[in-house]
Amino acid sequence: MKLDEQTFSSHKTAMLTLKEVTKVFKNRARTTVALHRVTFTVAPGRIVALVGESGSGKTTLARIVTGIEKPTEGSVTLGEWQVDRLRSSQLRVYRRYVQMVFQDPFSSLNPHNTVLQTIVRPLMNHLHLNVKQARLQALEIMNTVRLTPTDQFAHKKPHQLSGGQRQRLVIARAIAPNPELIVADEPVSMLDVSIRADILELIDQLRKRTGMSVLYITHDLYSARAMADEVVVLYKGHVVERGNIEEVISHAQHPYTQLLLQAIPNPWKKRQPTAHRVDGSESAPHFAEIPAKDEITLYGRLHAGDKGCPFAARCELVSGECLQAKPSLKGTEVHQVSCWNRQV
Ligand SMILES: Nc1ncnc2c1ncn2[C@@H]1O[C@H](COP(=O)(O)OP(=O)(O)OP(=O)(O)O)[C@@H](O)[C@H]1O
Repeated sequence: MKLDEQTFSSHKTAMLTLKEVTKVFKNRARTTVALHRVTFTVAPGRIVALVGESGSGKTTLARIVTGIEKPTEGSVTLGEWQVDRLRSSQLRVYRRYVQMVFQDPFSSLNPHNTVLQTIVRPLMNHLHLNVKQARLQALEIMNTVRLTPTDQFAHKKPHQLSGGQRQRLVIARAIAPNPELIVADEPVSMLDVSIRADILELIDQLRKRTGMSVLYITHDLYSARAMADEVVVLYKGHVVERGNIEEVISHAQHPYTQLLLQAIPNPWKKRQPTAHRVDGSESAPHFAEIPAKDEITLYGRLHAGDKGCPFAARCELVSGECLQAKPSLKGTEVHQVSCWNRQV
């Protein structure tokens, strides 16, 4: 058996489950509900994209999944791990099973460590390999992430690598301890457009090869489509739409999901989606006249945390019900939406 197979052959079984996760930040000035009863799962070997604009709660959720932050209410489990109850002594062990890939590869790497040292360290710390074993394994992992020829890259430091190579190194470090789950927080947004697809493809290949699951955090629904199986759309900490990625993008129902689809030009593969309007037609929605977030508050009173729909202040479909109560997530197994005026 090759070393590479030894590293990655273990069968992954851990399901990530978030149940009714709420996170409230309180300080003197104000109280922010960053996440509101968020529920979803990431099955082993699957890629779930968490999509939303800035401030929607994506990073808070990533911090909760990785155990850095505790939810105010609700539970998070990864297989046997009750993540929301981890003590700091358990966190170190848990980190072997959940690894992060950050937006900025440069700041997440130690500038003094070489490529080889960066990958060797988690192999020694988490898998308890000796130096010789770890170096051999690290070279295999460099091949896997295509930091090749390995003898040319092994002794380089982060500043001697391109942005794409640095992100490959971060990915190499993340997969080294053979994790169950990778949380990739905007892993390509700081990279040159020309290499973004390569990095996403690499993550996709690795999950197929290793069986790990991926929580892919992005503001870009189209990049989510390029590799995710499922999508969870967050708006101000609320899940507004969720389901199979093709289904959600092709038949986006929530006005916010449609806004996200319209806001970003599609540099990714596959055809442009159509949006279904209330009357069943398939014309693209027109959100050009809708004010940006927080520019208006409907009747001067509606904002996240109030009793109505969190999106009502920006929504062209807003009706009386939307101001009275939050809609719950309803639909089928493959597609659910939270809207008083739209159904799946
Ligand atoms: N430590 C904190 N204290 C107070 N408020 C916080 C804290 N962390 C996050 N928030 C608030 O919680 C909300 C969600 O923030 P979060 O960073 O999770 O969103 P995001 O979707 O990741 O945004 P971005 O893409 O800009 O990082 C925001 O309103 C933010 O101001």
